[in-house]
Amino acid sequence: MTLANRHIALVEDDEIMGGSIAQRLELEGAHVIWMKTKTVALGAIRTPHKKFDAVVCDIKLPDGTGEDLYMALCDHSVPPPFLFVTGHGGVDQAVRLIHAGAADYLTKPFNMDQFLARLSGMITANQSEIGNSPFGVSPQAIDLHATLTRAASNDRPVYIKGNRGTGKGLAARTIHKLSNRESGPFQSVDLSRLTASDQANILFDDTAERPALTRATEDGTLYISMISHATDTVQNLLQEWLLSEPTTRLICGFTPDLNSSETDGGVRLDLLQRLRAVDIFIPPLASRPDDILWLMRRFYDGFNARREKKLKGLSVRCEEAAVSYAWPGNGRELRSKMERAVSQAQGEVLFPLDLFPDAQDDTAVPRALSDVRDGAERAAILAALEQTDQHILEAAKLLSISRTTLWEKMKKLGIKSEH
Ligand SMILES: Nc1ncnc2c1ncn2[C@@H]1O[C@H](COP(=O)(O)OP(=O)(O)OP(=O)(O)O)[C@@H](O)[C@H]1O
Repeated sequence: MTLANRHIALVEDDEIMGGSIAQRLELEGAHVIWMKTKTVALGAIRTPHKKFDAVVCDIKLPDGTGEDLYMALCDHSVPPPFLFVTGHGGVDQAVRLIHAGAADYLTKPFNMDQFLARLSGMITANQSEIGNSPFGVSPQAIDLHATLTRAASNDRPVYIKGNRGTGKGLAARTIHKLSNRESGPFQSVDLSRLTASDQANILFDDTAERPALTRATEDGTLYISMISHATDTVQNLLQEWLLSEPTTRLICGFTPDLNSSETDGGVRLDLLQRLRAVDIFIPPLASRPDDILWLMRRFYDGFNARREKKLKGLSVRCEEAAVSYAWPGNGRELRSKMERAVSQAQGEVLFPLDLFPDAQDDTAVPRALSDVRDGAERAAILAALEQTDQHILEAAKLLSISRTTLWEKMKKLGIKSEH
């Protein structure tokens, strides 16, 4: 892969070193933004004009270290891959960063060809990771996948928060699959479906017929969804179990109750702190329109393959309707609506009514805000006209607008005065 047209951030305070790296990258066709301090780099990488494909960073900077820079970026998002360049004194720090998922490092002085090969290899690896996100193609989905990949590289408890159907279970399975526990067991349990005594029994009590889930998942992963439903007893047992440093990797899913002000349900603070060693949030599907379309096409392909008489595609109107719908049930709702739509569609392509059959009465398919506003205004004007026996001045007073404004609105909305 070449570096042509790649956007590279270079963070290096040494004029000679920085100059030669920048010059060589530009010769390769890359666009380089050269920064000499941590503070300037932090702002530029956090809110870039165009997303950086990679960051080449010195470990020692005049106002801090490359590690500080990388860690500060991690607090808010998944940074682009970093290639650290360091003198011998910085090797320990660089190795520590690579364990944290930072990417790669080279010690100075280095051979320029080796530097270019490492940099382009790192960018390619990052791109293929991007292509593999099971959550979609939006920047949020790509960040999420990078976060899951990073979580898979250690054994700390993971806490996944997201509204119902956003794919917390899918995220837990992805972490398991990407980790070195892949060949070990993966088990999930939904606490909201269990009675208080079953919760404790299933998680902690071995019987002759069945080992407790905490034991059955040794060297593997245990995913507990709906953790906010854990009883006090189970919370105590979980706390004790975690203190015993089990070989099971624990992942918990939390679904906020949209009708409650409690942010983390009933989980005790000390346990919560332990469970949230790695904190992951899955944004709602409606905030990721690119992923709505991407998922829709994936489900379409899958369900269409099951049809005897294949459909010829998705209509643009159907895609538009999907993007403007709120998807309160997120990916789960999209999946079930697509399954029904594709299996029952009568036409050659999928139309909005296949996806939203309840929209016959014009309520389920969301409309543009301007249409909603026009409809409401129309209804209010017609009511005022009726109430005032079609008297424009009286109707305008009722609506608290001037006569001219009412005339203009009536003209725009196609309402004819009966006088
Ligand atoms: N990005 C996605 N790709 C594929 N399937 C998805 C995706 N998001 C959600 N789904 C589908 O939605 C359903 C729900 O997913 P999952 O159980 O992982 O969600 P959840 O967030 O754990 O849900 P809940 O909180 O309601 O238990 C699954 O059938 C899954 O196939």
